[in-house]
Amino acid sequence: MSGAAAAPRGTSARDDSEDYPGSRGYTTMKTPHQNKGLGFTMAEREALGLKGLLPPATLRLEEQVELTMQELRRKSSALDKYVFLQSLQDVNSTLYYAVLSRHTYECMPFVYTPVVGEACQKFSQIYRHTPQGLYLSMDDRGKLRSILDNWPMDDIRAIVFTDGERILGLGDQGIDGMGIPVGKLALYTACAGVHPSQCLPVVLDVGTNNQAKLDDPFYIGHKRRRLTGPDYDAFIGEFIEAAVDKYGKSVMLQFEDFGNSNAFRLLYHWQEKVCCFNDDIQGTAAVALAGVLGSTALTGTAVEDHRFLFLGAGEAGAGIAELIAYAIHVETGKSMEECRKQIFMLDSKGLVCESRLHELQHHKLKFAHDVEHVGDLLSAVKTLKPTVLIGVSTLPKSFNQAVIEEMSANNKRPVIFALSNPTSKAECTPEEAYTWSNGAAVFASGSPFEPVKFKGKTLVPGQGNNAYIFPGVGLAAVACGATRITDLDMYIAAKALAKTVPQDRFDASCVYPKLEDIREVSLKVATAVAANKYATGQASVMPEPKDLEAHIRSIMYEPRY
Ligand SMILES: NC(=O)C1=CN([C@@H]2O[C@H](COP(=O)(O)OP(=O)(O)OC[C@H]3O[C@@H](n4cnc5c(N)ncnc54)[C@H](OP(=O)(O)O)[C@@H]3O)[C@@H](O)[C@H]2O)C=CC1
Ligand SMILES: CC(=O)C(=O)O
Ligand SMILES: [Mg+2]
Repeated sequence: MSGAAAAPRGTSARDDSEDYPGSRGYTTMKTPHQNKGLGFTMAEREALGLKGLLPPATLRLEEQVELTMQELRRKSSALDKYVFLQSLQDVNSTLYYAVLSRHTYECMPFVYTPVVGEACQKFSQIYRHTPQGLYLSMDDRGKLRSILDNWPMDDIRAIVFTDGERILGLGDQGIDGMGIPVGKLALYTACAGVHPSQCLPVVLDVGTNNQAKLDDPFYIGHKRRRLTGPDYDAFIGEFIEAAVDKYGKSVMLQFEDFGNSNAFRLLYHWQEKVCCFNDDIQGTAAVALAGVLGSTALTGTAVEDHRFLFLGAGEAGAGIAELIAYAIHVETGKSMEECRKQIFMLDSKGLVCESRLHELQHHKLKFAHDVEHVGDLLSAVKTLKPTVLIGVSTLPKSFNQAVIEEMSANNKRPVIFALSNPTSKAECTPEEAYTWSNGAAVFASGSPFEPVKFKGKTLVPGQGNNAYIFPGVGLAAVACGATRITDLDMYIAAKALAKTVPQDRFDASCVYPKLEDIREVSLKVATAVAANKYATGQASVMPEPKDLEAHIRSIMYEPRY
């Protein structure tokens, strides 16, 4: 593996041998970061005491990648492919990341959405008896700091953590939500080159209100209802403080898939104190804004001239809406309050509006305008005449033919983003959006869909997923030792992402770059965000590199032997 010897935080590539000094023989082969399987050269086999532990053949990493892909393709079910890839990560992590980064488009659905959703639903059944991250239980209150010492790596710089309450659009999965931090951090490495040994997935087991899990004899988490109130906040606080104490003030903490009754409060409390962000609120906001900015190339309409309607007013909806309002504010100089007036939302009770102020959750209040209440999406599209329709509702098929036809009647190129995950929750498919808009829709989805042939043209649905944002933001944080992640960073990340879309993607009606280019895209996002961290005095790695992009590129992990 490439890399320099021990280096100051964030300044240089790493050497894996730092993590397992002196390992030899059987232990080397049982250590995922060191195992190369048939990739060990004869000289290494002699030197490391591996003779006899391997058959005589040797394979280059590229050959192993090819064989792995062949085996992956032979697996018949999506969940089998997920388990196969996770098992590979457990035995040879270099090969795992080589496979993921060389075949991102093909492999990502089996590591991330949609299949990670099914994997979380069945996590207790497919649990593989190897540590993939930390399981921190409410029973461990008071001891979390010492439990962090049980993780074998000390130089952790990125933590993704969940309490499992809102896993994709699949609801409360309790401890089984662990699949999400594991999958997200795999993308930190595969999509942005954050070193795998610097990433730590964490699930906070605060119980579950999912009755099926509570009744399941094989559920691997605590069988009790969720911790709430001050005890819950104290537990989350103890974890965050323990992480900062052990790993330092620039360890980056990503909140993931918390329920919205906790997510906003925790974010507002912690974002002023530590280096953290909530991916569902902020990362999603950035990817959606990037899509809207990109769509201008197809619609000719600038962000400030759009009228937005959201189906879903939760974390994702409120986060996207607020960042779009900020973008309009920057473009026009209008007050945020003015900018929010062109953004409307529906929740499960219909249009968010002034007449409902008494019952609305805090995060919806700013978007409760003085308009008449309507109860359903089609009526809202008819009366409000949006130019952009964004689905973050978990309500499958809600963008039905009548809704999309109405959008198309009002707009030459309606922008339609069906962002709910996993695939089963998508508000519509690209095929439906293209068919019902006669090929005019500028479409993106949260989970991946194949390109669609429509009237002789190949239309490519972009994957409007925060996976275009969080790996780059994480890389920036690691590279510059960020002490805070702010909404401005997300705006900057969105602008940087929007600039990476090549013309051939626009020609296919797509507003996101190719997943195959994600490492370069993440590098651009990371460079823009890190530059902002230096500009705002929120970087701790000094001095600031003269050529920031070249520096960040130089620290990106490349899976190789
Ligand atoms: N593409 C991406 O990158 C991302 C996608 N997502 C996806 O977005 C979806 C929502 O996530 P998130 O915002 O965090 O979840 P939340 O639970 O915070 O919000 C869900 C929202 O949908 C509304 N809703 C639920 N049912 C209906 C209905 N029948 N009609 C109208 N609105 C409804 C809820 O209404 P109410 O407020 O009344 O309960 C709520 O406002 C999930 O599927 C998630 O996977 C999330 C993050 C990133
Ligand atoms: C993508 C993501 O973060 C979600 O669906 O929750
Ligand atoms: Mg999420």
